[in-house]
Amino acid sequence: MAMLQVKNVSKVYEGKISYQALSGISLTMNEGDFVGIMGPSGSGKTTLLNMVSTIDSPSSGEVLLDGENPHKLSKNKLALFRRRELGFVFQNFNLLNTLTVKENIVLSLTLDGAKVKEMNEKAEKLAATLGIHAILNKRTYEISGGQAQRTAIARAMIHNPKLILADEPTGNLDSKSAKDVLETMEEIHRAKKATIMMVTHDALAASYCNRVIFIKDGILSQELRRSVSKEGFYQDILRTLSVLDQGELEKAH
Ligand SMILES: Nc1ncnc2c1ncn2[C@@H]1O[C@H](COP(=O)(O)OP(=O)(O)OP(=O)(O)O)[C@@H](O)[C@H]1O
Repeated sequence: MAMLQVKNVSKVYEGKISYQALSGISLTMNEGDFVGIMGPSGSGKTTLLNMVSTIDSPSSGEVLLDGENPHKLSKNKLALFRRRELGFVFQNFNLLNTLTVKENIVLSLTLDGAKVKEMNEKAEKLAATLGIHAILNKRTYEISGGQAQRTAIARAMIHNPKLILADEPTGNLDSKSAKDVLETMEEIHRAKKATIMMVTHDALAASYCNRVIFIKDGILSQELRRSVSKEGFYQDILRTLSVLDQGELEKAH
C-alpha cells in the first residue's frame, strides 16, 4: 500500500469571492520517495502541501497516510499526529531563537518527555550526518542560513517521521548554501530512507528528487520520474517548465 494517498482532492477557499485552488488532485507516494512539487506562482503548491500536512483540510476528496485519514482525528490527536508522524521544513527555517541548535533539534522529543541522555545521543549522531556537529551549542543567530536550514532538517527528522514536508527549503539561501542543504536532503533520503515531499520553484532543487509533479491552475498537469543522472533530470525539468510557461504566455495574450 502507498504510504501517502491523495485522492481526488479539491480545495475551495471560501470568501466574498470563493477561489478554487485545487481541482481533483490525485497522487500517491511510497516509502522512500523524494517528490518535488513544481508549478507557477499561485498554482496551488502550498495549498496541496497544507492538505497533506493537515494544516488545512480539503473541500472534497481525502488524504490518507498509511491508509488512515488524519483529517478525521480530534484536535488533540491531530496535534500529536503532526508532531510524531510528520516533519516540517520551511523557507524561513522557523527555529526558536532563544534556544541553541541542539535544543531546537530535540524540541519534539522534549515535548514527548524523552530522556536527556538519549536525546543528546540522537541529536549528536544526526548532527554528524548533517554536518552541523560543530555548531550544536551555538544560538541560532550565530549560524549561517545554510546551517540554520540543516538544523531545521535535523529537527524535522529527529523523531523518524513517516513523511517530511518541505516548503521552498532553499528559497532564502544563496546558491552555495542551497547546494549544501540539497545535498543534506539527498543524504537523508539515501542513507535514512526518508520520505520527502518538497515544494520548490527551483529546477536545480527539483533535480535532487526522484519524481517531480507539476501543478498548473490547481490541476496536476504532469509528472517526471528520474531515470537519468541528476544533470539529465535537471534538463528534463527545465524543458517541462518551459512548455508550461509557454502555455501561460499564450493564455496572457
Ligand atoms: N487562505 C486563502 N484564502 C483565499 N485564497 C487563497 C488562500 N491561500 C491561497 N489562496 C489562493 O489560492 C491559490 C493557490 O495558492 P498557493 O499558495 O497554494 O499557490 P503556490 O503555488 O504555493 O504559489 P507560490 O509559488 O506563489 O507560493 C492562489 O491563487 C492564492 O491566491
